[in-house]
Amino acid sequence: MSTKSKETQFTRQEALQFHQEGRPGKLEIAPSKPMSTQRDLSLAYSPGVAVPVQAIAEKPDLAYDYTTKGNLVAVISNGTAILGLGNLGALASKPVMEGKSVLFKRFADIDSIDLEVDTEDVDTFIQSVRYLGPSFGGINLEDIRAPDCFVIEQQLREYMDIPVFHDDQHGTAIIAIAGLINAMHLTGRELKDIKLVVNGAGAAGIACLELVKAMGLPHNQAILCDSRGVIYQGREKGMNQWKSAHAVDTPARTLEDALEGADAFFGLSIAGAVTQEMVKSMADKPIIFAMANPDPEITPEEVAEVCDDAIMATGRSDYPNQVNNVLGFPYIFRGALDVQASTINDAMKIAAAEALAELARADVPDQVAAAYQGRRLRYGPEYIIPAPFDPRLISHVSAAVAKAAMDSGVASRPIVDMDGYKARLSERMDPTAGFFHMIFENLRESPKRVVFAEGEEEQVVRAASAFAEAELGTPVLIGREEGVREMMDQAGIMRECDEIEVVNARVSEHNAEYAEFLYARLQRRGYLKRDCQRLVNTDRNIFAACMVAMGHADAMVTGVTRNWETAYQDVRKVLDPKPGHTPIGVSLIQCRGRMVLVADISVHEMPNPTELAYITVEAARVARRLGFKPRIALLAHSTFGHPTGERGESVRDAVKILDDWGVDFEYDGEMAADTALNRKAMSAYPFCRLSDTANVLIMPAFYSASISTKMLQELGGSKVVGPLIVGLNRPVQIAGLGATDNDLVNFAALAGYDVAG
Ligand SMILES: NC(=O)C1=CN([C@@H]2O[C@H](COP(=O)(O)OP(=O)(O)OC[C@H]3O[C@@H](n4cnc5c(N)ncnc54)[C@H](OP(=O)(O)O)[C@@H]3O)[C@@H](O)[C@H]2O)C=CC1
Ligand SMILES: CC(=O)C(=O)O
Ligand SMILES: [Mg+2]
Repeated sequence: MSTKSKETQFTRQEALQFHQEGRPGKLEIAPSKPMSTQRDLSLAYSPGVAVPVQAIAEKPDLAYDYTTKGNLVAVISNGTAILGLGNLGALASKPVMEGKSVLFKRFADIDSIDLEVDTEDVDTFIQSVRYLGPSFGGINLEDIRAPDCFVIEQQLREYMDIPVFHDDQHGTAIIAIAGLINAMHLTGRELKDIKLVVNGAGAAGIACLELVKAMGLPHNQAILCDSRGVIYQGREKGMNQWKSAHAVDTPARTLEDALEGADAFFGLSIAGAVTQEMVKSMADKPIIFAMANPDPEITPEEVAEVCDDAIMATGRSDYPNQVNNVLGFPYIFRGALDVQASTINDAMKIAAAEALAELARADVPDQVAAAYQGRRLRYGPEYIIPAPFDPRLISHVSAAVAKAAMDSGVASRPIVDMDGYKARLSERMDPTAGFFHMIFENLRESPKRVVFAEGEEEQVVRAASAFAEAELGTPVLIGREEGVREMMDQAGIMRECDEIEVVNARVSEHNAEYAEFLYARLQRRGYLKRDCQRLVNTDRNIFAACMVAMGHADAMVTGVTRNWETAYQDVRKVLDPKPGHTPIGVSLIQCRGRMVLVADISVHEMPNPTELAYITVEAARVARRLGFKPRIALLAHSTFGHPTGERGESVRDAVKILDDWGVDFEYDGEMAADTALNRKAMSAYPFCRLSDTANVLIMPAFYSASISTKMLQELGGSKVVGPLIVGLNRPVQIAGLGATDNDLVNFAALAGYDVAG
């Protein structure tokens, strides 16, 4: 299987490692209620649980109030049409189904579980699923081959009183139609006039054709093809009732015949089904959606070689115009669940398609543009459909779907305040979303030379390889050539020498220059020339830092072989603070869809009020550089003077200093962590100057920063990235002992991006 594109982002081995690392797979289930005391148990389980049981027995609708049902979707497959890979069985479909489940969570905050049903028998499948209704708010059928999927979906819709939606049919159709609406708009076409060819008469192909006809395409202007060619009137072989419904009277017999003069092509078949010759025979400004996954019917590069005015889309995330059902199913279910819709009907599908098309035509806000740096995100041939990381999708599409459900009479719990609903939808959006994506895209646009100081460590070699593979820049490994190559062999990395540079400090042409540079810095700090020469020869952190100091590399990453403080002191021998900046350590904490920055976590042990004010200014810069509008809380054990204490006073003084400086960001303090992070707790202080809960926390000392961050990581399940060093004159990041190759890639990217700006 090929996964190569112009922006290939991973190797086969990395894909396997991604799935294996840590807890195998991509999902876990976490309790949403405390389970720590006897009382908790009594409430959650017997005897307390009996109360909601009885309530639901009396009034079934209450299941939506007392259980997960209303926000839980099952992703169900039997693996008979996994992506475009074919029938590989129920078990093999599990990675895809887990993936769909996490996408539900990631993009629409819907809890989801994958269920793989090990049968190819249609009736057994239906009987296995039909009784699961009480557990779920919706059923998302996935990767079930045609025509079985049509029968399965239709019957389950009849049996079940919750939305049953075959994603490959309707999800795909909705996105493809959204793209088509805009592609026609850009090429001056109207649906009633175009000639469309759909290749693939399976779940996706037939659903796309049905929806496009429902929106106005005349029957005889669409030609449907399958593996045997055109589905024409009178054809007998390989037919079924769903294909027959779209048979047309045409002399065309092959895809090649059908594409002659065609305005638009939908590929929902297999990789490589379309040739350049076929593209050449299409009408001017052809619309080509090659949607087979993971590899399209024809690649954008192949189309570009023979046609310069095509509007091209694929199902992949690494090309412009990703027509993939990920843009649909999370938001369609979000809207359907929120109004407790009994079904997902055509009105809701069309509303979703129109909302998606409309969103692509709207101005792209900076936040979204930042996440896709390097791509043209202005409505046009390379941007006909919103990008998956667009945070506006949830409020725009789900609200349109909910409204259509209400208007078409299938909503049991209509929404009264639509604007309020849209605002709540946006709040559901994980603010961490797109964070690393934004940084990676930025680096792809402007790749950097990043020096990995500990070049002979296995995870470092792997990280360097991944960094190069992801086209983030050129990794430079400090180490002996033979040591690095040995480690590459051991790690199974087959990488060309020109993609990863290896620099041996001892024999480097810059060795003497670096020793001179270091001596000039350290001669009055007790270092002899020979000490400096030895440091450059033998200390890889020193050598790597010299490389960045002298402009021979853009950024540096280290820290897997030495503790943080030692690595930091090594670096500080070579690098100074950036003029006007204060070096600090900042950690990013991601937890339950929130992301906060914590500073200073590693440099100032017990900052005085002025230092606290400088830390705040530096942290505000980082927040902005990472795309946040800073709302900074200066934390203490006390809140606005109560209870009294020396540290609280220092923090209050820091706030006064910031007042005097007239800084241009929101800050306030001193306040306790709960006041800073909890809207209700904050509302007890109506004079508080923060417009909402804080997204940057300035700690009164680095002890509290370090202790609270580590506790959150260990006990609270938070993901912590950091500490990141900011404020040095050249970008350096220290990943920390125990960092994995993935961590190192992230730190290298953060260094390359230069979080301090
Ligand atoms: N981008 C997206 O969001 C989505 C993309 N897809 C992709 O669409 C493709 C089909 O998926 P799905 O509909 O679920 O699968 P199905 O198994 O239901 O249908 C596959 C169809 O492809 C046809 N086919 C196979 N080989 C060829 C060929 N060489 N030329 C023409 N037609 C061919 C089959 O023909 P026959 O009937 O003769 O066997 C069948 O009609 C997959 O690649 C899948 O990844 C699917 C859903 C979403
Ligand atoms: C995207 C998807 O659902 C598929 O290719 O099957
Ligand atoms: Mg699918």
